[in-house]
Amino acid sequence: MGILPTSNKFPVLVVLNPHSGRKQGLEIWENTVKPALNAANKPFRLIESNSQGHVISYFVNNIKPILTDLAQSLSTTSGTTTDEETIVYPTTAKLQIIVLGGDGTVHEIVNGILKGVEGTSFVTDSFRPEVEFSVIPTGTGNAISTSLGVMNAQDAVDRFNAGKTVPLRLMSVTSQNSQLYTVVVNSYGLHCATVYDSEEFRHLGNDRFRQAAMKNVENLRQYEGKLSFYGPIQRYNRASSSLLYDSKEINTTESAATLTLPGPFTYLVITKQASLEPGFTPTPFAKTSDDWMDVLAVQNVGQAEIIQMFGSTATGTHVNQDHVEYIKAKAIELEAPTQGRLCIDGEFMTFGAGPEGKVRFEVTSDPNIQIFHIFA
Ligand SMILES: Nc1ncnc2c1ncn2[C@@H]1O[C@H](COP(=O)(O)OP(=O)(O)OP(=O)(O)O)[C@@H](O)[C@H]1O
Repeated sequence: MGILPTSNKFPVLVVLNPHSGRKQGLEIWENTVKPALNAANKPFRLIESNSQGHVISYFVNNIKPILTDLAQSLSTTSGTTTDEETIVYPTTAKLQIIVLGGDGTVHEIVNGILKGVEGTSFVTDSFRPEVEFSVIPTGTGNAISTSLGVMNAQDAVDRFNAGKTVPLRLMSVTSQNSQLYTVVVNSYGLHCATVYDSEEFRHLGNDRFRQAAMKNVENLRQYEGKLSFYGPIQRYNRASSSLLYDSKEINTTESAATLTLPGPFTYLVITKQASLEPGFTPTPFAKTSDDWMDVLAVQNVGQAEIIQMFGSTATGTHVNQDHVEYIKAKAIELEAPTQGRLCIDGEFMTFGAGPEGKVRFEVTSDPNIQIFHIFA
């Protein structure tokens, strides 16, 4: 009897978002990815996104039968005669998903899977699947791929074939009436407004962010709010050019904040990825696989300081500028005096005013949530 963690019989799921980036996903699927799967004799099941939200609802509705089929494909029998035979199910299994899309598509899959298994016995200590992503960079920012140094579609396919994965850690985002997970970035202020306005420039590809950023720097605003950190933090120290630990012993559930930034914020990003697009590395110490969130906060500055910061984000040296705060944290709360907008992996979330509207960001250590890996 042997229990195998992967099955060659079970298809790789291929999620294709034809709308991502410059809409080249279908072409790259046909010319690069499908031929590679065929050459490797790997069966696949294609799921093509037909609208915003389609991928999330696909996984909410289908993840349970998919995991059932996967577990069955790995089950073995024990005993020598038919009467004594019992089916032995595996305790783990690897579900492989190739994504032809950007970060928003990965976000939809992660949230669809976790919603679909919530409150069920499909992910427990006795059966815990691993979801392995191969992200073929066909979005606009492609932050996950860029942060892992994936250069192009062929590079991503090569890494999939090589088979090495690393954990893809998630942040949980909780408000009074919503709860979801982020894989790349939560932002407030100028970054969020830029992503919001960039949709009208989608035809420009990567340049859509630059166009929208220029528009928002010209009409620079300050965004009221305070940011409280709970538990241990590491804060970038300019004098020593290193991250220094603060409050290592403190638990994230302590009621007193370790640190509070009073705002108002010009620019605020809370990320798990170092780069948000090629040539833009706002959080250079962020790691896809560690248990920290990286925060870049710029409070109450003018156009000159923001332009100076943008001038250094390609190399990550902006962390040495006086007005830039860089902190690694485990649990963070954002509270604003009036209703505000957050950008959550490219989607938008409105949060309420005052303590009731507070939003909490956390890197959870729950192994039944942190089930995602990525080919690297
Ligand atoms: N068939 C479709 N038509 C229109 N929009 C779609 C379709 N399928 C998915 N979407 C939406 O496309 C949006 C963009 O997806 P995605 O994040 O993959 O690409 P991107 O924004 O170009 O890249 P990135 O997030 O890496 O910057 C998401 O909001 C998703 O919900």
